[in-house]
Amino acid sequence: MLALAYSGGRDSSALLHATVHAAARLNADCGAALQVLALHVHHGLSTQADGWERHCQAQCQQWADEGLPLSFQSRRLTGAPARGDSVEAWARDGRYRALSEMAQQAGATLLLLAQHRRDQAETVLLQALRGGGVAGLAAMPQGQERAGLSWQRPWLQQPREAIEAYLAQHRLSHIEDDSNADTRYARNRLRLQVLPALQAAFPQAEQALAQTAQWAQQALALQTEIAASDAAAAEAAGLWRADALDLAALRALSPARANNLLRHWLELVLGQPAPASLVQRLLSEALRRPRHQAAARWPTPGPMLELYRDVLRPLPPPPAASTAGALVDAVVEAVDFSQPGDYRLAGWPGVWRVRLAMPADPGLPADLLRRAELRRRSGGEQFQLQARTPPRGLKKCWQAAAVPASARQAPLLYARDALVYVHGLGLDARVERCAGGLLIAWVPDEA
Ligand SMILES: Nc1ncnc2c1ncn2[C@@H]1O[C@H](COP(=O)(O)OP(=O)(O)OP(=O)(O)O)[C@@H](O)[C@H]1O
Repeated sequence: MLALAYSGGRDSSALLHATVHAAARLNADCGAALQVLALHVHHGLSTQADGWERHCQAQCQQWADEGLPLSFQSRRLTGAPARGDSVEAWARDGRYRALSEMAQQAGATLLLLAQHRRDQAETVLLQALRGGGVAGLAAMPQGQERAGLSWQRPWLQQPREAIEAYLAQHRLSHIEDDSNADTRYARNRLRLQVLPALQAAFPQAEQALAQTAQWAQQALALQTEIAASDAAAAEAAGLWRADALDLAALRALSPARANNLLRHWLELVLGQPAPASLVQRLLSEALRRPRHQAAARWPTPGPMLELYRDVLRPLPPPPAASTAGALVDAVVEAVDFSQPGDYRLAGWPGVWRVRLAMPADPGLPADLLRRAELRRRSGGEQFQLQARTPPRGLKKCWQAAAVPASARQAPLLYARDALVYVHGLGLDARVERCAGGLLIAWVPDEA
């Protein structure tokens, strides 16, 4: 059984036609019994999605009736992207999960996807425009093993024109997704507004960008090999464990290798690639921190990291928070303060008070507080007390405002990686505000 991801669009329609005919030829010529299973995912996002699903099913039925070895299955995604999340990323994750489950349930070990060279060129450019690193520029692999399933993109080196010609030659029908014209999506903007100009000025652009992806894939493989070998050496020296990294392992390496090894360890700890800002902070703050200094902590998308005596460790999640009628994330340091209320979080001796400002008064945008973070002071923070004064070290600001030492233990509130609020000082002058937004304050428990 061979599975194929079939959206009903031009590329997967062409690939399905080519695959099912190749399977029929193999069955006839070699006595094989190869079956193709077309898998469709209904994202539930477009009003047209029911029609697309019906089109895919009808097309497969027609080809099966003609005697081709083909069957069809579809699945509807449930839920919806959370507010503020990327619709594209939500749809992609759900689609890959659904495809993987359907293929495995059917006993398929091979799953074909129909991306081609222009898709690859777009991905490279999008990654470059986001400032992506080698892993981003490596774009889509031709093939990849995931959870017992081989995902393959047989047409990744094919130009789109070849697929157009195939469709025309076989007079294949396909659906048009109207969202492909929606330039709110970055990929569509690139495809509709940028690539035509780029191709006109540099006719080899698509090929060259796809070639860049291949170079980046090689560089990525090298990075991974070097990280594995450096990790093995560090482990042999007692400096590396899955739950502890002695920074001596990094100090022994060149800056580029130290960066590579740290990212490797963080990916194991976080279960996902580490944000570049975290890697940079750790390299500039943790590596420079004298061994005898008190412990320091860094928030991450996963567990909090703590550095103590030159050893970096992920901290276990804090115990479940006691709440005062407010929503609390299990990871205490990542919080949603976008709704008015009182928030008491485990491990912090006080309450966060969030209130609505009067309609004409300035407050913080709810969006800003939706993904706030609480951090302990780690040193080196800058704070701006007033507009038109330069930011200064937090300690200097506390001294200037005569904030007592006891008040300096309060958590620091961050959003979008910037310091927003400090107990005793209030809001940083640079923070965005809007009329009728939210007011926030830390109210410490009485001693
Ligand atoms: N709804 C879907 N159901 C099943 N597979 C899909 C779906 N959407 C995309 N795919 C698979 O992922 C590949 C890349 O997705 P992309 O969004 O670029 O495709 P598309 O423009 O919707 O359709 P096509 O690539 O067929 O023209 C598709 O070629 C197809 O193999």
